[in-house]
Amino acid sequence: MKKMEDYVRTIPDFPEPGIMFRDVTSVLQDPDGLKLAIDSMIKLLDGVEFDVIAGAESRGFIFGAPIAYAMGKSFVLIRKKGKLPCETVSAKYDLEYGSAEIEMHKDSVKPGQKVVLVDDLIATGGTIEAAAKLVEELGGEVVKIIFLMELAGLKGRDKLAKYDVASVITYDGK
Ligand SMILES: O=P(O)(O)OC[C@H]1O[C@H](OP(=O)(O)OP(=O)(O)O)[C@H](O)[C@@H]1O
Ligand SMILES: Nc1ncnc2[nH]cnc12
Repeated sequence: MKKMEDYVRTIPDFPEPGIMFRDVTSVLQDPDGLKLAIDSMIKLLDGVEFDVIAGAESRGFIFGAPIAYAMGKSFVLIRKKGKLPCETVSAKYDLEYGSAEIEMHKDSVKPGQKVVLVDDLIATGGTIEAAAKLVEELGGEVVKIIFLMELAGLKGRDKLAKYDVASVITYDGK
């Protein structure tokens, strides 16, 4: 039987020299890969009590929404700047290649709600740290952060020391 890491294709030097790009399309293109990814991420939430899943655009949407559906929870969007139509809160951050700004609708998380953050991958941790700050600005509590893949060599977890973080696959390097 194939393991989760067998479904991930690695492309060296994309989108810039020196980056090892961990491509999630090869997981999604295979029905068994997709199922294993979603089921494995759901297992990371065993015993976690929460109200809402929040996913980071765009790859966090792919995994976050089916997990929310399967677990009977709601799903809220953390989008790149300028995409959400109603009132938003926003945060700027740096990532492995470049910088960006993300937003959430002000009404997407209610004060006191327990939130699980979902993304496909943690590299520097900039995206998910910014996402956690937005959830907290709205009064939510980040009870768990889950990823399909973690690039441990980039030390993203150092930014998330105060959170409960888990990933399905860990790459030692970047
Ligand atoms: O830990 P970090 O250094 O912040 O990097 C990880 C983030 O980078 C990728 O998204 P990207 O911003 O490339 O957008 P995409 O999902 O739309 O491809 C990935 O899906 C994570 O969200
Ligand atoms: N090395 C990497 N592979 C895939 N997605 C990424 N997002 C940030 N760094 C990445």
